[in-house]
Amino acid sequence: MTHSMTPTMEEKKANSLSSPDIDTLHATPAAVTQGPFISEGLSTSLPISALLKQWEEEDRLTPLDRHFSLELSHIHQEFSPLFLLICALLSQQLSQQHTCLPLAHIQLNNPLQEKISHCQITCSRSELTEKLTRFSAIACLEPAATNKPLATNKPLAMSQPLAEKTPLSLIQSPIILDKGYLYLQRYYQFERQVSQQLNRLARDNAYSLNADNIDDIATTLNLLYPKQTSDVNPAVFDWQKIATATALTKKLAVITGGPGTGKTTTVTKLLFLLCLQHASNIEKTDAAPLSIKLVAPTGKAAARLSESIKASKLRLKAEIKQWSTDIKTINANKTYPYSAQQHLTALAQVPEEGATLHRLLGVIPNSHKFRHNENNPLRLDLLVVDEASMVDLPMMFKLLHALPSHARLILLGDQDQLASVEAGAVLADICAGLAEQANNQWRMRYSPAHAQVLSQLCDEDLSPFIDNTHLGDTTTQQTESNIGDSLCMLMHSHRFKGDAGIGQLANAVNHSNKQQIKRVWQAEHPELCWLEHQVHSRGNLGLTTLLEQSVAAYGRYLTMVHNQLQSSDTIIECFNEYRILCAMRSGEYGVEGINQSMTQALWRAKLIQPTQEFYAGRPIIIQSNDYNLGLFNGDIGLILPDKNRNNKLMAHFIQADASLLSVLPARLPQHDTCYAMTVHKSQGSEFNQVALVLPVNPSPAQKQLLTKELIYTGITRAKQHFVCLGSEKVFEQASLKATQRASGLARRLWGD
Ligand SMILES: Nc1ncnc2c1ncn2[C@@H]1O[C@H](COP(=O)(O)OP(=O)(O)OP(=O)(O)O)[C@@H](O)[C@H]1O
Repeated sequence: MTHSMTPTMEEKKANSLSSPDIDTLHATPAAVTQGPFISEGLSTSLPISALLKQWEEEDRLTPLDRHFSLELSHIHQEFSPLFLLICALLSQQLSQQHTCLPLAHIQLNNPLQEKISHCQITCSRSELTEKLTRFSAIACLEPAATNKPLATNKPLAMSQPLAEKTPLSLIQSPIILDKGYLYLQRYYQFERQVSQQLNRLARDNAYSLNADNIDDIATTLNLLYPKQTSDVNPAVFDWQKIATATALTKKLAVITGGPGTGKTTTVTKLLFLLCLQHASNIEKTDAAPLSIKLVAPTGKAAARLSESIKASKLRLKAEIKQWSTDIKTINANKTYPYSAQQHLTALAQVPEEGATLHRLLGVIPNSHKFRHNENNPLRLDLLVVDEASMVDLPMMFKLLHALPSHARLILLGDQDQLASVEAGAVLADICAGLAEQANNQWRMRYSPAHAQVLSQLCDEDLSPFIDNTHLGDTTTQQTESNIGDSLCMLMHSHRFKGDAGIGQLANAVNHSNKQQIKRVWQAEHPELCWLEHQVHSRGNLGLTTLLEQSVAAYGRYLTMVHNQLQSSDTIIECFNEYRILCAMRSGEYGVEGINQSMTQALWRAKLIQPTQEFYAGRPIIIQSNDYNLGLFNGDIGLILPDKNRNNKLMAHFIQADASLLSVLPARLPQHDTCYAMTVHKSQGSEFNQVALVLPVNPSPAQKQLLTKELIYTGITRAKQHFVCLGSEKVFEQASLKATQRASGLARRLWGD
């Protein structure tokens, strides 16, 4: 079995489209097609092949899950119904963006959670583990305590348990069982290697502190973070300062926090500090200038990162200009090595242009591989990745492998947002070892050495946060992992004033605090508006109000379209001030239904003329990547008359570098109308005003998707005003439901 049998979900989907139906491909043995079946720790009321088909028809499995199970069983000539069931369950986990299947999560009595179970696993979990290890297609990794030394370098016979430290190249089974977690080999590799790389980066120091430089750095940090402007209460720690010191000294820094907590401000100050330090090194050693790259998962997020860094640099420039008196005072006691001009030069060296992760790694058309990888590493010294919560496990693997060994990595993001669209929840897993305490405070877990460095640099006593209990992945490394040293949690939002409704509501939802959610809505904050679904025979009053509000909001950019006085950039900016976000794709209250209702409402208001597919003012969202055109899934543009082409209608997009791209509508890749978009697709974007639409009577499948992360992400897309069309019950139920993504990454980073 080669790696190609353990494709990523993208590859699996692509393959499934071209493959004929599995039933017609193979002659299937009786064990699979005959039943009822009672043996080998499994009892089924129908043959397993019939059950897989039934579960597919009931939408419990995807066609891909069933194909995968049957295909694997044929390739490995393993026709045990238990094997087929387990393969289908594992594939189902991946379809639902989990990276593995913890055996503890399998409901033995009713594995597919039917109303009446047609299938029961009749053995205990430990017996199940033992049975699984007997299948030739499943490699079992022994716990560390009973490791046997590897006798040979040859590929291993699969009946023999593998030692926990077995090199990945020797594991050839398509499925791996590791400490009760079942993986497809590809995902096992992703997870193990991502954890190894993160643990390595977290362990490595990026900067050697000595008696000469420690004082100067501490002084510059004091200038950057003067005591009087520290977080609200001067008695609490200035976590932005601590984050800057962490990112300066460690190769990995993970700076997380909600909107407006100062992630960009902090990283700008760090980059300034690094450029300042590096400039003095260049003078001494003739070293090359630092190569720093800023990236984000989507074009929109990359553009926002550029804007935020530019704004942050302007603010810092103003602050630096105020430092002259402070520097004179400092120099009265000792020699501070940097002049005001050196500060300004260093700030000017901080890069501003963001790019997408895809562009950085170098897309190869029609391939899932990138130009940059471990054999062709990126040429950079420091990489900042914004919106890291959107980065899935396979992408993080590719990114970490393309990073040169000397480079630093800074991940910025909000761990409470929706997890990535593809498998994994990497940012949440990295943060999983910290426990939140009262008042939004986090209990940091520093190694003694790092706590001492931070205390010295920040002039704070951080010894209360020393914690030696986390060990991380012991499979390949000799020393402890200190992932806790690399974590920086920013807790105080500077954007929403402490009492602002949007911030309070986001916070209450994030903490699933039912009473607080009620209190915030009852307080009638001017920046919050609740619209209750009021469904009558003649329609839904709540929806009517939302459409009226939306016609007024979108009317602003559509009037500009008609007047033809403003540039395309200005019109797109105006369009981006307001957005309707839907929890669901389909249905009357999903993206499809709301886009239809909006199109009709705008037509009735004579703001658009949708008589043909592409009409002036139609907003579109791209649904698939087109590397030749430079358009990517999630890019949003407007159909507008192009003055340079005799007012011909063209699709206009603002790209990550703020330039305008215009494309013939006929050449557009797959796309949809975008008056409304899903909350998922809105990640990485912010709008002055947001309207969130929840379904009236969600189906059980829809309820699964209605989570607190989805509501939190929807609320936090709004900067000034947030409207919610929904019912109290649905809002509350969703706010109480937290997403769980099965993954072994947190365990590998933090230990069991
Ligand atoms: N320590 C601070 N004191 C006062 N204001 C601050 C502080 N840190 C940041 N701000 C202000 O808060 C606002 C948001 O900061 P910033 O853009 O750095 O946050 P962010 O976490 O990157 O936000 P987002 O999640 O939207 O990207 C900015 O106006 C910034 O000037």
